[in-house]
Amino acid sequence: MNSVPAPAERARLRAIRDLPGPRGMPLLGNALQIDQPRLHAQLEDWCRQYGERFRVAFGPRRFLVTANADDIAQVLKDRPEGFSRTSRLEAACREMGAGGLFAANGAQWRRQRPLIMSAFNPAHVKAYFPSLATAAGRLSRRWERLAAQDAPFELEPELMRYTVDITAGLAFGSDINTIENDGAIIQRHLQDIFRMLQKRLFAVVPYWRWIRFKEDRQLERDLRAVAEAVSGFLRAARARMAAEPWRFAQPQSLLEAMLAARDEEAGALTETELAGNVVTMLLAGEDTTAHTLAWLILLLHHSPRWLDAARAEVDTALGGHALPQSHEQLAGLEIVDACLQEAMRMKPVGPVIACEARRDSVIGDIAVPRGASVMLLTRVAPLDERHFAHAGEFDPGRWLGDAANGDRRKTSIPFGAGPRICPGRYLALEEMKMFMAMLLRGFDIVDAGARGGGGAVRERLSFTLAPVDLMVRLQRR
Ligand code: HEM
Repeated sequence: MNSVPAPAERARLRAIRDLPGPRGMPLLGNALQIDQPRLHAQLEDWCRQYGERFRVAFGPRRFLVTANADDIAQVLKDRPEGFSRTSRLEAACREMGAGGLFAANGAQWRRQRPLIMSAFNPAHVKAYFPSLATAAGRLSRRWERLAAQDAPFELEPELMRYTVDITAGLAFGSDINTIENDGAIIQRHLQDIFRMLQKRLFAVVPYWRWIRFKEDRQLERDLRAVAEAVSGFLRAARARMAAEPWRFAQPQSLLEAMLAARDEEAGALTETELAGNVVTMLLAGEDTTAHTLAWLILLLHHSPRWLDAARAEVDTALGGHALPQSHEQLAGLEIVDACLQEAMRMKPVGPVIACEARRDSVIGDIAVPRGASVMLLTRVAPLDERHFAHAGEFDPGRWLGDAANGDRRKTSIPFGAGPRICPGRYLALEEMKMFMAMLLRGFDIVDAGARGGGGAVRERLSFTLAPVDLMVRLQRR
């Protein structure tokens, strides 16, 4: 039993402060050794230096860091009773108007989860297929123009147009069309919000509650812009449902499903919960999918064998069409799916998951008192030869046929695990496969790499793991 240790067991346990770890400064701990955008890489470096369980401190907050796959599974599974998201995350998200499912803890999380899950039910996700195809078609036309210029372009902002349009379209039934409309800049606000969220999570003290710097004031403007967009989504969805009450039984978007969701025990989502979850979905659905696609394009560009295999699969499945014609056709793209799994093994967008103990527990031989913070490094085991042979190689073959089963899916957990596993995972996979089918069918990737050429594409953690300045050049096939 790993939680609530008996007194005899407690006596033989190590305390977090007794673990090895980097030497810190008085009061500040290791805060000055961390460059925020490289937080994950620094923790992974320390893991190599101090072993898979070590300690770090940010100011007065001391963390147990573990990269051990069993520890990670234990913590993620023991939620919400044993572990929760950190109180800092919960407060920071709430202050930013994103107090939805991702940030909620305890009774609030338990209340919201079934209501939100009903919005992600597979029948709804399947019904969103036409919206995916519309967004992919628009992006294809936009990229035809970019390809015709025969010059490299920055990949991420392009991908985010697609993911924001889909989240807004699918999730909220609002066609904001950032793909065809250069003026729509909600994704820029979201970017800044993400950067500030990460900064606040690891700040030594919550300074913004007393002093607001220029970037904090900018954040307030960003939040206001997003809040306006969100109340627009809510107003429009309410009006549609009032005019067409059948939508309560057959919601056409995640937001309609959230408005319709009712549970005997939980009742319905409150106004604040609804708004918080709309922002949560925008944040959770945008960067994650865009970054994963960006990493995959880069990895495929350096792996011609798998690029050809994925393209051949798409050509055969689509026949004479430019885009997949049905949900079933997307579901049949097994090689594309394996490529995505492999990209997420090597570049999981959430390489660090932070949790807080809600009661005394034990992780390995370490006593974890109630209130202690634990950071889970989710990319170390997937890149370890003991779990994946030739772990540094991009080899989607590991996810095909029988090879795909067994412990692999327990070790590579890009969507998290346990009761709080990502509810958007099927939607994300559907969206990513649609995009890859469009890209592989319509374009050749002439080049993909860091801006200015030369050198590997660097990683940046801005709440999620992004490639820095990734440029691509495409050619129409
Ligand atoms: C490639 C795409 C995505 C990846 C890799 C991803 C990954 C994750 C991860 C690692 C978590 C934390 C899980 C845990 O604590 O065990 C999470 C939670 C969550 N994700 Fe995703 N996600 C993706 C797309 C999406 C999309 C498209 C949506 C919705 C539109 C979404 C909504 C959420 C929500 C609401 C949570 C919080 C769940 C909870 O705490 O109960 N995600 N995601």
